[in-house]
Amino acid sequence: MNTEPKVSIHPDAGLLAASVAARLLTRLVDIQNERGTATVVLTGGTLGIGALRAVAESPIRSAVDWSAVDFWWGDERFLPAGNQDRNADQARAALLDQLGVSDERVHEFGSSDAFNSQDDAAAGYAARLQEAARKEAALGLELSDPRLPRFDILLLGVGPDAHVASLFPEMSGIRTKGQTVVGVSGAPKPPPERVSLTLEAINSAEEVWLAVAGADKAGAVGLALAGAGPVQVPAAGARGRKKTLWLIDQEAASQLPGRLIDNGDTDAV
Ligand SMILES: O=C1O[C@H](COP(=O)(O)O)[C@@H](O)[C@H](O)[C@H]1O
Repeated sequence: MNTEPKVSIHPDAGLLAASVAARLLTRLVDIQNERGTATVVLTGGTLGIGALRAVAESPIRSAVDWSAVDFWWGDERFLPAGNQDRNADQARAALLDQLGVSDERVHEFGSSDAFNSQDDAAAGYAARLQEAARKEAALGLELSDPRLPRFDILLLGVGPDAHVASLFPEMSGIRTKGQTVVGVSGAPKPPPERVSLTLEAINSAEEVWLAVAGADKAGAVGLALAGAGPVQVPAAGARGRKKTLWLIDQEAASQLPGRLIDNGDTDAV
């Protein structure tokens, strides 16, 4: 059963990034206390990478046992390894390289020099996810989707057009059924070739956190939280099984539907 969104509003983008980092660290500690390891699905984008920088700078970052965290990605730009526009390369520079995490736990999408096409890279990632799920099931972990490992926290940014991961309005991966990963071509935001979890895969996560800042995102946030359809407004369709948390700044909150502000589902930090 997927959850109704909760909204938490922050004064500005800098405080929002710090808050996402603090929440992430706290949740990872709690999850590791419960089950020993934790899995986080990372996002690219301004706030997604800003939050990782804030984790790197946090004095409480050593409270997490980073050797027992698995990192996956919600999407990737289909570019050669080492390209600074790749979400994984940005995440490594912002945080992962400082943690000394073993490569076995860092599950990047395949790059364009390793795969012939974004569709091949998507198939490769789906196989990797399936293999991780098989191992977790063998250890007795209950999975919400047998094709996917347990995603404890899945982070998403939101574009001004309401895209999440690389699921753009009216494009592949939103309605797709029976596939966990899709290759994307013709994306309106460069680069046009990308790889993305499908909405179905995103929604297998226990908790989905959407982190969004800026006035240019206010329309997308407003529509998503007003209950727009996911085909036109992909962010509207992202839901965690146990929690859906919108972490936004004042500017991004400027077109929130009044009913959300009045009904106690919104907190101002
Ligand atoms: O290209 C992408 O864009 C979105 C949003 O990025 P932002 O800079 O507008 O915040 C991001 O969530 C996604 O991972 C990325 O590939």
